[in-house]
Amino acid sequence: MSLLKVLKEPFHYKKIDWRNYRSTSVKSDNKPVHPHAARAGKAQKARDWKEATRRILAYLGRRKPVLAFVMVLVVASSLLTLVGPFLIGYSIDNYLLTMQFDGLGSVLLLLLASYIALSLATFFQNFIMVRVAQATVFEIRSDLFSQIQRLPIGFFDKRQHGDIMSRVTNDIENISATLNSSIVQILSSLVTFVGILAVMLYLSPVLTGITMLVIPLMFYGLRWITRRTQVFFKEQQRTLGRLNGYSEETIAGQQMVKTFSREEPVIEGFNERNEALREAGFWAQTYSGFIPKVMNVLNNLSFAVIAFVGGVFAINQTAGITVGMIVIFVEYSRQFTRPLNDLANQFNTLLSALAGAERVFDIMDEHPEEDGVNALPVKSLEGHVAFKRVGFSYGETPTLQNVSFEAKPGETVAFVGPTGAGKTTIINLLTGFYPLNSGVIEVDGYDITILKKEELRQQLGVVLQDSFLFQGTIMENIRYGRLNATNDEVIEAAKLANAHGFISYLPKGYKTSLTQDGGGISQGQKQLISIARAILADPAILILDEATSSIDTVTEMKIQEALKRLMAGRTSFVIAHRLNTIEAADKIIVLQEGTITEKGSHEELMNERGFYYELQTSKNMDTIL
Ligand SMILES: Nc1ncnc2c1ncn2[C@@H]1O[C@H](COP(=O)(O)OP(=O)(O)OP(=O)(O)O)[C@@H](O)[C@H]1O
Repeated sequence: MSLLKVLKEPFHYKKIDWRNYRSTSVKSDNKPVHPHAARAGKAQKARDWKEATRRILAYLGRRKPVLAFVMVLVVASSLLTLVGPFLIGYSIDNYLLTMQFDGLGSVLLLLLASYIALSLATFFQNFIMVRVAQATVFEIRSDLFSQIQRLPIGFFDKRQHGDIMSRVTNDIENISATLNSSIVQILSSLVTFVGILAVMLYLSPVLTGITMLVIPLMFYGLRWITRRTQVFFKEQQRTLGRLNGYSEETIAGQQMVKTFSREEPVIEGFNERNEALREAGFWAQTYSGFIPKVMNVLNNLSFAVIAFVGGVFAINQTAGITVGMIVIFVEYSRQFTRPLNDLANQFNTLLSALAGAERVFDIMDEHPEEDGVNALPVKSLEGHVAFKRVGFSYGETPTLQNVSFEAKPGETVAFVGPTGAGKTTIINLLTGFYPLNSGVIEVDGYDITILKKEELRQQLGVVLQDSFLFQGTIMENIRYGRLNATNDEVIEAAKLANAHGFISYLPKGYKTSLTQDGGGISQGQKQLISIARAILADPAILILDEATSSIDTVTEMKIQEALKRLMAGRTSFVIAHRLNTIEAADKIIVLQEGTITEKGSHEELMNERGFYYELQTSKNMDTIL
């Protein structure tokens, strides 16, 4: 790309219509919205940001005494910055110009003391504030993570995992950056500004008036800039979340990407999101980068005007203006605009933090999965399960309709049906992941909605065909079934699950580290580990999603044998794909398009000569199930 093109490239964004664009959060399709909607959006945003500020302050407020001390230090250091120029100007007028040096030593000592005190106050205020900020961010991060753990599965269905992660990391980091320095900076700027103004007015209202001339220019300049930056800071956080979501998904699904040779489209998709982030970042940084430049120009302008007008007054000895006073004013005028400059700079960091905070508090405001006030404890279960006229939908269209069946303690129920029929959904409902639209699910005669969810789930063992293994050793992964199990108990469970053999062959045995997706061991071995995990958990009710992937016959036999041991004496629900599992079940439930079309034992269903019979007699049954 030629240099000219590189230089020209970003400027096509100038076409953005700010009247529409600036006052709304940018929509996901990146199109500016209708002006009326924009006004509504602006009001909403202001409210959101006020609310986000209020909530961050509430967190900070938990450390009121320490914060109060920081405030004292901030006020002290801000006032101390006024002392230096004042003493220098005083020395010029009273000692240098009069050539009388008696007492100058004391003034210089005072000057030295004020600078030392200023350094100490600044050091401690920063040190303490960083501690407070880190403690506050620690609490926000913990609260957010705990909240995420309590949210219902439906929440995760709707969002990209990477975007959620971006909120836990990047957005919180932005809040952290602001708390570390911005709050102190903003306060210090305000105090310094007021202090300087007071001293300047006391010394010379005329020179103060001249210094103030630049304020309206600064105000309008800054307003123009910050209006533009705030949109892009928010957009930057949003596009970063999208990019993280995409990266997470494509890195986790690398095998799929490679299998289907989708590297190019994936790279294109990434570049598209990367480009959106670059665009938002470019404009946010460009506009915020204008701030120091504009302030600098205005600073120099006020400096020149003070020197010139003050000089003329001092030479003509009018309005009581002296050379020392001009020195004080020149220095103060620099310090006078510095707080405004700092405020403007911090304002951008603040906006970026508030954009992040809003996204963090959005999650905090989601309804967590909660037990009812009188939820019943679940200590042990017989394993009697009944679905009574259950109706359910994920969205608009019904997924399950009028589903009724019963599993007596110890029985095995096999679900059979075409893909998308609702087999997994039934199992998800049993775990209480989603609320029902109609009907009731009972366990041991109790409606599951009145049982303590966590305790109910502890009684449910789940072995999915794509078992999730965590980063950690095999020992830790099996122990996940029951955290207080001893090593011997873990090994015993592995033996029952037919997993001990292959684990012992691994060079590090039970201490073998697994990667997050269980990389390093085979699909069948992963299943054996998850069976061992379920055996250790010793649940009353089992949920099995039978593997469809082909596993070698020896491992397959081991899995079948381990499952038989695991299922013995427990109520088991199996999403069945293998003929012998289906035949061995006490009850077979045939699902089609969310309704039960047939129900009974293998013999009964074969005699019915319905869909099940057709499936069984069809040669390519595996493709239908
Ligand atoms: N989290 C979800 N959000 C929205 N719709 C979903 C969700 N999970 C499943 N569905 C839809 O619900 C219907 C039933 O899906 P379900 O996974 O229960 O079918 P299944 O019988 O288990 O299929 P398979 O044998 O392919 O696993 C499908 O149409 C599916 O697209």
